[in-house]
Amino acid sequence: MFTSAEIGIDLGTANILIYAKNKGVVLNEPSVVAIDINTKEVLAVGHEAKQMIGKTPRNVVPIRPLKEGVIADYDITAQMLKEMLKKVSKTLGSSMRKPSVVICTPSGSTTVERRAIHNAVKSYGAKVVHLIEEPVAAAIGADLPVSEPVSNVILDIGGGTSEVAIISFGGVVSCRSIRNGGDKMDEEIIHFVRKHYNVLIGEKTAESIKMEIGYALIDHEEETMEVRGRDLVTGLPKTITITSTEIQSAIRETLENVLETVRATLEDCPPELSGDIVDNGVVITGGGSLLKGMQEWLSNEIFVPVHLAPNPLESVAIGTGRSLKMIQKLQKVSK
Ligand SMILES: Nc1ncnc2c1ncn2[C@@H]1O[C@H](COP(=O)(O)OP(=O)(O)OP(=O)(O)O)[C@@H](O)[C@H]1O
Repeated sequence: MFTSAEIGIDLGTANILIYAKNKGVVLNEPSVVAIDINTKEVLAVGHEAKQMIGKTPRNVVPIRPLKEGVIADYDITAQMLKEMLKKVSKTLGSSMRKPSVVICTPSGSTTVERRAIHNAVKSYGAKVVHLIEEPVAAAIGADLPVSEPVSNVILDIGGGTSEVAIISFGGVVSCRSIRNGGDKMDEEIIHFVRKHYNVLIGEKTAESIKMEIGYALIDHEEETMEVRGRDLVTGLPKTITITSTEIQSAIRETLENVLETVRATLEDCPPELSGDIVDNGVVITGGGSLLKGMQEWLSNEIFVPVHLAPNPLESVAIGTGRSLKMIQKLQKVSK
C-alpha cells in the first residue's frame, strides 16, 4: 500500500534540517545557496554552496537567504527549499509524492512570508502543510512534556536568533526573541581580530574559532589557536595566535544579551508556574547551546538548573516532525 511520508522541516537561519517519521533526520545542510548573478540560476545548495563562501569567481555568489531570523530573500528561500526536498525524495522514494509536512519558519518571519513558505511547500506537491512556532517545536524535540500543565522553559540559541519561551498545556505562555545568536558571535570575533591584530579573517574561520576555543563567561583553563587571515597593513597572509580569554571577551555582548532575554522572560512568568521552573529548570538547545561552559554559566546566573537538550542541533527538526500527530489531534477536537 502506498503511504505518504510525514516530514518536519526546520528552516533555520544557519541550517535546514528535514526529519522523516520512522527515519529520523534525513537531511542536514547549511542554509546557503550559490547563484550566478548574471543568469540568477541556482548553481548549488547546502554543503556544496557553503564550500564556495569566499572562494568563488565574481559572478557566482553564495548567499544566505535567511538572515537574523528573518527571510531576507523569499524567492531564493523557496528555491532552496524545493532543491532540499528533491534531495530528500531521492532517499525516501515514492512516499515523497504527496508528503504531509510541518514546517518551522524563523521566528521573525511575517505572516506574508510564512504564507509564501507554506505555498512553496504546497506547490512541491505536499498533501497538507502546517506551520509551527519554533519554541514549541524545540521543546517537543527536547522531550519536554509540553502538553502537561507544568511550565517548560526552553532557550534556543540558533544562528540568527535566540528565543526563550515558557510553554505549558501545549501553548506559549510567554516568549521573547532577539536577533543575536551564533552568527553575531562570529561577527564579533571577526571585529575583535581586525581591531586587535589588524588581520581580516573570514566567516568560516570565525565560526571554527568559536567552536574550538569559545567559552561562555566562566573561569576556564586558557586555550590558544593559530589563525590565518590577511594582514590589513601589508595585504599579505598572516598567522596569529589567539587565546580563549580574548574570544570570551569578544563574544561577551551577545552572551549578555541572551542572559538579559532569559531573565526578562522568567520575570514574566505567572507565579503559579514559577515553582515548576525552580524544580525543572531551563532546557537549552540550538547550536549556540554547545558553546563550552554554557550550561554552567547560565545556571550560575539565573540560579535554576540548566539542562542541555539531547540533540541540540536537531531538536527543532525532530519536534517539528513529531508535532504532526499533535496538530491532527487538535484539529479533530476543534471540528
Ligand atoms: N559546538 C559549537 N559551539 C558553538 N557554537 C556552535 C557549535 N555548533 C554549532 N554552533 C553554532 O550554532 C549556530 C547554528 O545553530 P542552529 O543550527 O541551531 O541554528 P538555526 O536553527 O539554523 O538558526 P535560527 O534558529 O536562528 O533559525 C551557528 O552559529 C553555529 O556556529
